[in-house]
Amino acid sequence: MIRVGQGFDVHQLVEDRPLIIGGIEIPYEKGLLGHSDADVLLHTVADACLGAIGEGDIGKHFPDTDPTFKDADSAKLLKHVWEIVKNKGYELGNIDCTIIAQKPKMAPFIEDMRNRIAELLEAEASQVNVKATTTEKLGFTGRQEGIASMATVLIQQRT
Ligand SMILES: Nc1ccn([C@@H]2O[C@H](COP(=O)(O)O)[C@@H](O)[C@H]2O)c(=O)n1
Ligand SMILES: C[C@@]1(CO)OP(=O)(O)OP(=O)(O)OC[C@H]1O
Repeated sequence: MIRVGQGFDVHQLVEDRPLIIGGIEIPYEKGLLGHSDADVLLHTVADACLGAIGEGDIGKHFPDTDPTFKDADSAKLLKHVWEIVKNKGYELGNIDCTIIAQKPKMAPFIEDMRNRIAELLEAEASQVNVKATTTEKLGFTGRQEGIASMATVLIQQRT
């Protein structure tokens, strides 16, 4: 059996926060605001995985009202989600992700993000794709008020 899931997330860009995307800290003048470390890409990956197994979303599993998850490392949240996926008997087919950001340039960090996501999903880097796009200065991402991310995942029953 194969199943697919999709994820979408947005976080606001603010001063005095580190910019962590795909588990990688990116040197930049602003960072993403959230209850956790606000890693918009890993949240998207987690939501896509939860969607694929019909288990809701990260807000259901890690409520932002719970102090346990204050400044949480999103890599740990994704690892927990992946344990649930594995316990249901699935492995990764492939995942394709898009970061939507006017700035900074993601290209120098994409390969590290790809490798980190592959590591967290216990897969090969070739099963993971990460890309980035601007919105040509249009909308909230174009005005650099926030960064968005989307992902589509395919999981398959282990043989
Ligand atoms: N934050 C970003 C946005 C884009 N890129 C790379 O630039 C290419 C062109 O982007 P457009 O939005 O002008 O189509 C895109 O394909 C990415 O390779 C980036 O690195 N960081
Ligand atoms: C990850 C959680 C939990 O710390 O908080 P945030 O970092 O605010 O992220 P969001 O994508 O808004 O929702 C999921 C939350 O429950």
